Amino acid sequence: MYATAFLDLPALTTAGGTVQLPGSKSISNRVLLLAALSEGTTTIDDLLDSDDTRVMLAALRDIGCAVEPGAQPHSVRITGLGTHAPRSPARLFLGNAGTAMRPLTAALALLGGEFELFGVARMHERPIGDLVDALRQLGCRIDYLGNEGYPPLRIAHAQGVPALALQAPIRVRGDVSSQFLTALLMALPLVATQQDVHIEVQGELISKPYIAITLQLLARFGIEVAHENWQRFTIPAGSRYRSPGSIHVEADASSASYFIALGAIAASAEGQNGIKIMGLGLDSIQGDIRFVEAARAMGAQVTGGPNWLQVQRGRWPLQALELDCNHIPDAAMTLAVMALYAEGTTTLRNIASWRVKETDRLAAMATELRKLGAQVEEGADFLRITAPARAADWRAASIHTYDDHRVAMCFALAAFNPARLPVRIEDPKCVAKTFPDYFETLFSVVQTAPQHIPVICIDGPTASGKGTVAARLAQRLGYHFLDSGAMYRITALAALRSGLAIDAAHEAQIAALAQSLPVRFEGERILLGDEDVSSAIRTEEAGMNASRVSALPAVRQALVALQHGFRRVPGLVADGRDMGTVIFPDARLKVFLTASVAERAERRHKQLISKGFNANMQDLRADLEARDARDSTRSVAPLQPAQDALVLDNSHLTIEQTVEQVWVWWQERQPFALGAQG
Ligand SMILES: Nc1ncnc2c1ncn2[C@@H]1O[C@H](COP(=O)(O)OP(=O)(O)O)[C@@H](O)[C@H]1O
Ligand SMILES: Nc1ccn([C@H]2C[C@H](O)[C@@H](COP(=O)(O)OP(=O)(O)O)O2)c(=O)n1
Repeated sequence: MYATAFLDLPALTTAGGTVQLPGSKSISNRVLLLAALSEGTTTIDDLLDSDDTRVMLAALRDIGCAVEPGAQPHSVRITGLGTHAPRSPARLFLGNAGTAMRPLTAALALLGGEFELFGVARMHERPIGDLVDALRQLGCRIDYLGNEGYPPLRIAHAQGVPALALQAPIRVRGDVSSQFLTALLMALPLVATQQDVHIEVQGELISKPYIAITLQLLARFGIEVAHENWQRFTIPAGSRYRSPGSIHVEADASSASYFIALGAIAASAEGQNGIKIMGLGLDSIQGDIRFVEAARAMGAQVTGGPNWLQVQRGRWPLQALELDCNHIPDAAMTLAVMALYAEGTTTLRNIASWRVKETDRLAAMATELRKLGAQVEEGADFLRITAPARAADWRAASIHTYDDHRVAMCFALAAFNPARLPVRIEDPKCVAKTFPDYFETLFSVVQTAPQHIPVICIDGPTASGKGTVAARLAQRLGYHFLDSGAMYRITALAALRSGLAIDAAHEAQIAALAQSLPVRFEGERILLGDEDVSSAIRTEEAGMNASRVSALPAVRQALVALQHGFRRVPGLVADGRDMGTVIFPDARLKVFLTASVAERAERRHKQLISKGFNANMQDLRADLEARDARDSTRSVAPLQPAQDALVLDNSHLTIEQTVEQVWVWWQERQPFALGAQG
């Protein structure tokens, strides 16, 4: 997951490969609750691991269910309450998960006990009044602890559940959120023991496919609900939840929409047939699978089997669409971004429910699409989008994401813009709600020309702080990090271990060794073959040997391809001696970092002592000057600032001040409108 303040996506050109998607959020949280209400233990496979499922799991533990990890990585075992009462009193934090807040409110109200349900600030702005009204009709005592009609709320059944009015049909509004109906459908079987219980929907039911999922999953847990035209539902007398033993969660169809769109928008990478999506097929029970029809109408070529989909670009540019999106409210946001690549004007209708989701999605989408250069008309319940007329009309935008995972995910697709502009996604970690590794997954199947991938070079003499500053910048930007000095250090180590003296006589042999170094970088660890050499290469002696080996031209040449290989999406920060002069001459920012000899000797001394090495200031200073002299005077790629480098003497700066200066220089070079936070 990218926990950076923002993530800059470089312009992307092609895509191809296979993605495995995380489990569906809607199915995961429904199955968790149903398992918790059942008699017996349920093993749930391929459960989504995200913010919303985590709050649900924590709540289930709090009310007394046993939750254990299953045998597989994404599997969990839940032992349900069965006939036991939930543990109470309890205060349940439900984050911003509507799929936890609504059904838990209904189920706990009917189970008895005293509960407070609360969430993040946005959750307290998301309506729940219609559900509470329906439960109060039944006789439940539920109090609002903040604003009337919104969480947080208290279920005040410490003395047990009051007598319930189950004879008359329970009325609930269906035109604000289908989650209210889902909540009642999952809770009422708990009390439909002696008699049939009826629910009547008031107003047109939105998001019917989500109700269809609820009904299918109820059936898996032993409850057969009948309905008349989605307006009247009957839960039969004698209902009792029974665990199916084990159940598998399909991949999330809404998450799939980004990769279906990707296949439709991006030219296929060479040798690939577009994007293959594993974990769900055309026969999925999730309503958002019908996004496929909409994507096809815009031009996507989609085929599929029982557990996979394959998507390729078909018609190009895409074709504008006019669609009632009531059946695919979440995935329809992806259509809004596809409209940026379509000829004509796309109209998405019947999307008023967007206004009460994680944010007011209608307003958010309109604002952010306009930033990119699209013409957008925002209606009370529709959005009309016309793509930028020419490539030159696109704008480099910093996309605000409103703590809404779907805004972040769909706008990443704007990186395929024909103007080859980067796209900034603010607060990328908001994707954790449903798809924590979204950007990693996206990056695993997209490609672009190297010149689009930004590189920051930090060159300079030893102990100037290059490595420290480069690593911190890389972390702050979510970029890859290349410690090129490590390549020379490892080469020197490998040469000496092979019995090769580091001199011109062995240049060809050492170069051959360097070309096929079995080196791997795993986070902080550097592996040579199977051996962790992270410490062995950090001694002063290893530094001096590296300096010697780096003076051999054939060795330098042999390491070029390895270093170029680090230039990967989304970007790179590289530190060394010749990053800006030789390896990445087209880098957008080159910094030459330096400090006085006295200061650098002091830093190295402290660094070595703190690592438990012996160090003598006089010797260190002499070594440092010798190394500077060798690195600066060698025939190939000597240590010197690139012509276009910015020189930064940080003798009197702290690490933080140094990082800040480079950060400011980098932000000044970005095309995004001012005002983005870093
Ligand atoms: N601006 C600075 N002020 C003080 N100490 C610094 C500064 N920059 C780096 N250091 C410290 O100096 C030591 C050497 O830094 P390092 O990043 O290893 O340098 P290089 O990669 O240039 O050899 C580290 O212990 C680091 O914490
Ligand atoms: N891009 C690079 C990086 C390092 N080298 C050489 C020269 C240096 O003295 C050694 C060791 O580099 P390294 O950056 O690890 O050393 P310091 O951390 O600056 O002490 O490798 C190089 O020639 N070109």
